[in-house]
Amino acid sequence: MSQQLTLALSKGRIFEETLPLLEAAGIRVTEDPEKSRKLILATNDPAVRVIIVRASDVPTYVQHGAADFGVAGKDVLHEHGGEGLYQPIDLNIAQCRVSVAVSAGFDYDKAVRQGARLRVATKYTKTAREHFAKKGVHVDLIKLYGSMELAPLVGLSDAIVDLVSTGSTLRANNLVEVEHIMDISSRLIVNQAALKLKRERLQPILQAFEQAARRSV
Ligand SMILES: Nc1ncnc2c1ncn2[C@@H]1O[C@H](COP(=O)(O)OP(=O)(O)OP(=O)(O)O)[C@@H](O)[C@H]1O
Ligand SMILES: O=P(O)(O)OC[C@H]1O[C@H](OP(=O)(O)OP(=O)(O)O)[C@H](O)[C@@H]1O
Repeated sequence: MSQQLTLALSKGRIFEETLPLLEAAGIRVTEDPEKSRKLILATNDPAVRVIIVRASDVPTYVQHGAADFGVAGKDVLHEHGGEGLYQPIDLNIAQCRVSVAVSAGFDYDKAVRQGARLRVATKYTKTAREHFAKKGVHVDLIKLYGSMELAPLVGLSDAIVDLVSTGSTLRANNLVEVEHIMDISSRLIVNQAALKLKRERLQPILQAFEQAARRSV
């Protein structure tokens, strides 16, 4: 295995919030993914490159060794299952929560008490299935890939399972949070083979990330 390191990141908040951690490891990304169409970005270290992938694809690239390490939210990791991944560090970035939300006029508690079958729209089908199974609530899950907040407004679902941070997206769409499922932040994930075979190159970067993440708590 070559000692070249490939880091998988998604554009937007994860890329932005990982930059200071990379900086702490002496790594500077020399191109801006918001300005360039390139998917492989160089850094000031010729032995480290960054690949830009969808947030939900980061674990897949790392699991298969197409990236040696990456940064992914616990929401995404829980859905993926974490197979083949070593998850050494909680980076405490991109903090939010996974919650159940409904239209302001919908009596969620009553529907649950009456044993109603709920239609739930979400991209987090595994998380949602586990949550409602634990509560003993029957649900029909409707898989979506984005804009979950729209579903109850147009009658596609009774509830959604989605990320909430400030709550402003819910408020803007007249939805209310009725259950908190799990707290979310992003973790550093490492390919298990790379951890053994590229330990010498990876270890100092992991250490710098860990220290920087601890300082920012
Ligand atoms: N509003 C938010 N506040 C804080 N963290 C968030 C927020 N929304 C998402 N996150 C976290 O950041 C991660 C990446 O979110 P982002 O919005 O960049 O991608 P996405 O559009 O959800 O993913 P995909 O492109 O795979 O559909 C999420 O998996 C979650 O862990
Ligand atoms: O509680 P809030 O602060 O409104 O954040 C929650 C929203 O953030 C995420 O979406 P997305 O990444 O598209 O939104 P953002 O980048 O505008 O936060 C998520 O899917 C919610 O829709």
